[in-house]
Amino acid sequence: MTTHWILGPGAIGRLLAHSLAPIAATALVGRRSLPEQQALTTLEGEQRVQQLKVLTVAQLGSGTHEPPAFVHITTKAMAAESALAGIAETIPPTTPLVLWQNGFLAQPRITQAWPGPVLCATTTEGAYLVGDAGVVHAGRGHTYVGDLHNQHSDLAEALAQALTQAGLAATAVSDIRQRLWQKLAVNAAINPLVAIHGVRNGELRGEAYSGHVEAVVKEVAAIMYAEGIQSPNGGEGENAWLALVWQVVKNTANNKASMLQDVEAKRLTERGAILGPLIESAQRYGLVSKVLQELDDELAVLEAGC
Ligand SMILES: NC(=O)C1=CN([C@@H]2O[C@H](COP(=O)(O)OP(=O)(O)OC[C@H]3O[C@@H](n4cnc5c(N)ncnc54)[C@H](OP(=O)(O)O)[C@@H]3O)[C@@H](O)[C@H]2O)C=CC1
Ligand SMILES: CC(C)(CO)C(=O)C(=O)O
Repeated sequence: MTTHWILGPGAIGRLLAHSLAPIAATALVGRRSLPEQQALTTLEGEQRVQQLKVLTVAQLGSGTHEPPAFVHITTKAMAAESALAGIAETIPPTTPLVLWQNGFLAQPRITQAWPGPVLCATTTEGAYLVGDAGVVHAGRGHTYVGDLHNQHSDLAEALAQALTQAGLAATAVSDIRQRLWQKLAVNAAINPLVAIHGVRNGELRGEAYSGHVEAVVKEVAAIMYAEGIQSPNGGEGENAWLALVWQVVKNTANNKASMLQDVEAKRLTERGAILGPLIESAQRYGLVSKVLQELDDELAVLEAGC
């Protein structure tokens, strides 16, 4: 039976564990112990309680385990490399990894460093935690899976099939880098502003913020062009990016974006994975990133108060 280890028992990790457990051997691996009895609130509002196999990183190190077919890393972006380092000695170096992070920080680094296959997943599923024993599946989405160098299409296909069978619709793709950067562009236009101003996504449409959104998108669109990332929905340039951002703002108007949730909970944000690659790319291509840099500086100040 295919064995999935899920490293990082947070919102996405628990959603994955609940979904995969009925069809595959699944273990949820964290740095602290959690109850084995875990509840999922489904999209329909039903509560489903399951006994999940829950292990700590320390327990993995002290026991003998059948090597997993996949290790999913479901930590926040800035924790992915250290989380992997914590279990690297306990798995064969050929083990396929699946990176679920937003942004583009962990993906290139781990792809370069890990000897085995590294798949990246980008998902629009939505989930949030309720204490140590609960997760709410808050929004149905779609997951795309692929590897940065297009060398593991069979593995991506097998994973997409398993996820789909588990109830999380997924497709294997050959352009995962494009998709990761496109999502990053949208996250860069929305997340820092709502996190800094403490507003829900829909409020960005107001006079107080819409000009700032446009200024961010102007810089982001130029960076996307330099990076060779296709404009969304068959459109061209800045206007296409702006249209996509406003569409997502509209669709998620009532959302508290993940970065705002992190700021409110006094956690570090994923700014390094979202703004970081954009600012770095702008520097590499000699492009302006003044607005992005200012947002990054403001978030750094907020984080310093954590
Ligand atoms: N939630 C969502 O709807 C979506 C999330 N994403 C992306 O998925 C990723 C995960 O997000 P999300 O699930 O919301 O995050 P959470 O903060 O809910 O979960 C992160 C988990 O990682 C664990 N963790 C941190 N460090 C380690 C470590 N060294 N070893 C093992 N576990 C560790 C944390 O454990 P601890 O409790 O000990 O801190 C926590 O359980 C992010 O990149 C996010 O942007 C993408 C789309 C949607
Ligand atoms: C698209 C958006 C901004 C929706 O809230 C998101 O992905 C997030 O909150 O991180």
